[in-house]
Amino acid sequence: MNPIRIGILGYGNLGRGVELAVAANEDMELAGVFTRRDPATVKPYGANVAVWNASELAEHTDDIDVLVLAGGSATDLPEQTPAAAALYNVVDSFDTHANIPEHFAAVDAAAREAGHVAVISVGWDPGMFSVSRVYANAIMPNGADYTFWGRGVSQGHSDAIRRIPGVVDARQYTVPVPEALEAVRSGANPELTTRQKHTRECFVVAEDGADTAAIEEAIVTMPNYFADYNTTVTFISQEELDRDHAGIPHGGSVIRTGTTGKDGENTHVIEYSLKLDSNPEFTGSVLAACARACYRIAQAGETGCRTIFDIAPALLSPLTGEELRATML
Ligand SMILES: NC(=O)C1=CN([C@@H]2O[C@H](COP(=O)(O)OP(=O)(O)OC[C@H]3O[C@@H](n4cnc5c(N)ncnc54)[C@H](OP(=O)(O)O)[C@@H]3O)[C@@H](O)[C@H]2O)C=CC1
Ligand SMILES: N[C@@H](C[C@H]1CC(C(=O)O)=NO1)C(=O)O
Repeated sequence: MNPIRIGILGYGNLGRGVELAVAANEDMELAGVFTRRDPATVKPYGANVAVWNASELAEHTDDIDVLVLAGGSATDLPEQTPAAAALYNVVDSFDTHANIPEHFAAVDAAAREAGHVAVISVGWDPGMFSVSRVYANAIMPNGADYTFWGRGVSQGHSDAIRRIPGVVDARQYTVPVPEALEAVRSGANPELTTRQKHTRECFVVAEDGADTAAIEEAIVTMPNYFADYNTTVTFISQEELDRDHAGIPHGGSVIRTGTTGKDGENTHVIEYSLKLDSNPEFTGSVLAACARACYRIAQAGETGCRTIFDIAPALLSPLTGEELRATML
């Protein structure tokens, strides 16, 4: 069978993770990378990978089966994914949670108009954590959900800070509040506000002479990202950031405690956890599996936008139905 030809739009942390994920899947190959920058300045891992300027996006539709968008959710994907869906089957990791319905509608309209398939907001949250919440709620209707992230680097929040005028680079750590985690794991089923569950620590490299007070204010008041959290901002040099914050580890857990029994006397705990050395490489791996599903849905003659909820597990897997059933033995 011919390999699924993958394109990548946007070559940052996630774009690099997608490249590695495609290389790890035998049924895929990387057709090329699009970037808004000068292609000569972008160096993929693969020495022979084609790099094109994003202005050429419409010129490679015969070379690519699925385009994976690896841009930032704060400002790139709301524009890029609908535009790309007019040209390609697409997959993205859009994670501005409050705006997912709006993003879905825009991408769905573009994909249907063009006869393409789009799969949006995949990764781990939104993505694997989202589907684990749906499974847990479907199974345990009487219960309470909790999600804890970190301590680790949120790519979405770090990207959002980097988009602020005057910011050169940034890392945002999400930190679970120990007391909240302890209360949940004790089975107390506490009522917790957003602010009571996590704090956010931002390490920012600012341009020389930048208004750091204005940058800090823009961060801590940023809707959908920081406004609902206790957030600290520390300005450091690029050297310090590169030395002390080089990695992008993360992780977290979705926990649902539910009850069954005539009087709810039996308690059950469902937990789905991730420990990630590399947030972008893990997320890139989810995007690659979803690109396989996207391709198969398109090959079946369907069109329009999907989320992780619409993707049957078998569509994500390279195994045949018979091989999958054999894993149940
Ligand atoms: N759903 C989920 O669970 C997850 C979602 N994500 C999403 O992934 C998004 C992307 O994250 P991440 O890859 O870390 O963001 P980056 O800042 O590394 O990359 C975003 C874009 O910025 C551009 N860029 C990258 N490096 C440079 C540079 N040195 N100079 C100029 N431009 C650059 C690239 O576009 P270009 O090549 O066109 O210049 C790239 O596509 C996040 O915003 C988040 O929303 C991430 C993790 C999990
Ligand atoms: N989308 C997140 C993935 C997880 C991590 C997270 C957070 O730390 O707030 N929320 O969701 C990311 O960009 O890393």
